[in-house]
Amino acid sequence: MSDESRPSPAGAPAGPLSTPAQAPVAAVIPAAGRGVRLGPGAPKALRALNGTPMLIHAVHSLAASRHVSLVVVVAPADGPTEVKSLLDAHALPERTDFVVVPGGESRQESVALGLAAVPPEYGVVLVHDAARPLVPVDTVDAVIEAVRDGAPAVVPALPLADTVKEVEPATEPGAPEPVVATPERARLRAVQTPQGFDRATLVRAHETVTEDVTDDASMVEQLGLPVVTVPGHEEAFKVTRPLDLVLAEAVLARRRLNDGY
Ligand SMILES: Nc1ccn([C@@H]2O[C@H](COP(=O)(O)OP(=O)(O)OP(=O)(O)O)[C@@H](O)[C@H]2O)c(=O)n1
Ligand SMILES: C[C@](O)(CO)[C@H](O)COP(=O)(O)O
Repeated sequence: MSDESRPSPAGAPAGPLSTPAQAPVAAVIPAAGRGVRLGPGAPKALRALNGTPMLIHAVHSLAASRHVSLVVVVAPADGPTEVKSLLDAHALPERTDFVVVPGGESRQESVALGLAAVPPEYGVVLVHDAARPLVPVDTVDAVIEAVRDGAPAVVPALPLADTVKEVEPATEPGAPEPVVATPERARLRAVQTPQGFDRATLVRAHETVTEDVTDDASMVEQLGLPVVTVPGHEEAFKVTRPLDLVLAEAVLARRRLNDGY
């Protein structure tokens, strides 16, 4: 376990548990990206939403689940000390331990580094983007329940609002792109995080799949194992572009009005 952890892991279980239904849950939160699409500024995970870093919102959203007893934060490579200070300043529930490790060049590499810091006692591992700071706890719990019920990989997903076209990508930005197909929209889903896994399956996926992927579940698909969806939530959207910051602030303002969040 990293030096950047609390001295004694409050939530760590004593040893392996026999049934998946009881398996302790760890959350790996990759937060080491730059946020290029968000524009110039601090690393995306450290940008403030309503005065609090996005990463802290994301960590608290996962720790809101009473099933999550360990959070592994994958910090920007030069940022573990700053991230540890932030976590110390924004207390997690007593039941939740945390560890901070430095990230890698890609999301995939960062997740692998976080996963390596999860002790083997944790039979269920969630992977959650720091860039999805507002995921509701009911979504987190639905993913955990499906993994504990025996699914090796679970993704929260939503139907699409737009029609999607497959194109022949242009060689220069902005050039017209020939459309090659229109997949049947009713069969498509936009997938979110947290994605939940049986730990051994996720470890095997990261050991086996070497090509670039955009999410962890697709690595499990490549192993030939089943991946299932549970309903996602519109507030679990990913903060990617500047307009997403406006939306996130608006969601927080509505939560403050509705329930004093
Ligand atoms: N080397 C990387 C790249 C991404 N991430 C994390 O993966 C999540 C999803 O990535 P994305 O939204 O693409 O974040 P960025 O890579 O920061 O964004 P951009 O592509 O615009 O730079 C984010 O929480 C991000 O911090 C990471 O931990 N390590
Ligand atoms: C994992 C993910 O959030 C699922 O939708 C998404 O694929 C991450 O993509 P990004 O380009 O790294 O943000």
